[in-house]
Amino acid sequence: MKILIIGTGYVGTTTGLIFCEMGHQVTGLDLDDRKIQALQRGELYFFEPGLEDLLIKHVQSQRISFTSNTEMAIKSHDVIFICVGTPQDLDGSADLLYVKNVAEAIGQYMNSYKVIVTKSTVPVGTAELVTNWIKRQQPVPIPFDVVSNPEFLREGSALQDALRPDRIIIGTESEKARTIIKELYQNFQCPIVETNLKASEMIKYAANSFLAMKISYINELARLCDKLGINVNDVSTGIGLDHRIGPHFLQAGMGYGGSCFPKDVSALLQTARQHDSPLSILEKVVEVNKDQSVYFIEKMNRAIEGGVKHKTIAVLGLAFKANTDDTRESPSLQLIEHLLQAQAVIRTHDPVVNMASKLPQFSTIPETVSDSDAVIICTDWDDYKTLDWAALKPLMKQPIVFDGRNMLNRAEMETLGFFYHGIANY
Ligand SMILES: NC(=O)c1ccc[n+]([C@@H]2O[C@H](COP(=O)([O-])OP(=O)(O)OC[C@H]3O[C@@H](n4cnc5c(N)ncnc54)[C@H](O)[C@@H]3O)[C@@H](O)[C@H]2O)c1
Ligand SMILES: O=c1ccn([C@@H]2O[C@H](COP(=O)(O)OP(=O)(O)O[C@H]3O[C@H](CO)[C@@H](O)[C@H](O)[C@H]3O)[C@@H](O)[C@H]2O)c(=O)[nH]1
Repeated sequence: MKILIIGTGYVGTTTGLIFCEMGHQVTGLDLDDRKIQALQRGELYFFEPGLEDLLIKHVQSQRISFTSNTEMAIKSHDVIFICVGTPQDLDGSADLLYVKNVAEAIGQYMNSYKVIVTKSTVPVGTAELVTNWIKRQQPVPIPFDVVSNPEFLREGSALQDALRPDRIIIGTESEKARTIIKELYQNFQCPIVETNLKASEMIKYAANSFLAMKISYINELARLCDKLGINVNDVSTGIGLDHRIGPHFLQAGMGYGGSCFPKDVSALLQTARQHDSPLSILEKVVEVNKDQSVYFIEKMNRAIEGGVKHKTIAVLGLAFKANTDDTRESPSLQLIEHLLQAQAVIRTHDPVVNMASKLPQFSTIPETVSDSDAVIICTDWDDYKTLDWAALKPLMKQPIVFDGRNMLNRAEMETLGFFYHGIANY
């Protein structure tokens, strides 16, 4: 089948390449010409493990091609996936401007029956809006169907997640469109949940919010564990082995970040408020997440004599998690902001992210930690798990390490003479 992917970001590019793997012909459309040219050369312009090899393979075999010609692309494809961004608007809801622009372009240029599939994360009711936006732009009425098919991949493991999803959700009111989309996914070995548009849209928000809730739960519990001298990692293991709870998303840390959880939880809360049906648990999830950086800063102020003011702090990790170059809503950047407000002096490092134009950033870890009063591990990069702390210690002004990801072994660090502070990591 010939598929058009609109928006060649993390989701659009991954989705397009996965469909190539499944034997389909794919075109990627983006407004950003630089992205299109890079992708067409087989160059992934963002960092995502394993994806560039697949891109090269399918560009060379001409199974995928890229264009910025919206009219031609829409006219020549009958199945169109919308994969554009849906960032957070000022009031906390999802900003649908990019989706609206795409829907209007589809309405304007469509010349035959099309199936329009929303893969972007969009609030309940968006499919109806998309339908209206398309209809309003059509010069003459041409039939089309709308499908909601949310994406569940994670950055850093996008390829594996998209190749082997836990489930595929297909929400539509049209049997014809359902059959077409099911056929696209026929080689996937996972349950397919067939539902209507609104339920499908809700499933995406409910899933992300539930996962965010698990993280806030363990983080708040970690604060109590810290007071009681309990190792929260043991608690996570102990509860996670109960199959009703499950081991995932119980890693205490610096709070969740990234391009999805913060904005999606916020958008669901807005939907709840608009319908006068509060989601009070979720309100708390957000509050706990915000408080996690405050808890961390307080920990630092207690542990460093005289607090962080005028102290040199080496921050290891800028990405919101390992294996991505994405810094959107990164807990690391939030912490840096707090530290700068408190007049700390910052030195930063990240193996992939480059923010040297905005922050003092060093390419090696020894350079980064030199003359620092404390080191903070903010991102769970593997590189930081195996550092030679004995060699780094003499470079530092004070041997203080804050482990925002509970990656290090307290006993080993203390044996080396460090003052170690994790998140209830005993
Ligand atoms: N990033 C993730 O891990 C992830 C996972 C699941 C779902 N999602 C959701 O998927 C959507 C896309 O996320 P992303 O991270 O890939 O976004 P992104 O910002 O990386 O990419 C979006 C792309 O859309 C392009 N675009 C915008 N308007 C366009 C238009 N009119 N025509 C053509 N291209 C246009 C932009 O240039 C950009 O390249 C969001 O709704 C997000 O919430 C993201
Ligand atoms: O036990 C955990 C797990 C995650 N995190 C943090 O939570 C955030 C989000 O992590 P993750 O979910 O792995 O990354 P995303 O790429 O944002 O993926 C989420 O958001 C995507 C966009 O909607 C969804 O598709 C995915 O299913 C969903 O996991 C990051 O800051 C992580 O460090 C923790 O603090 N503890």
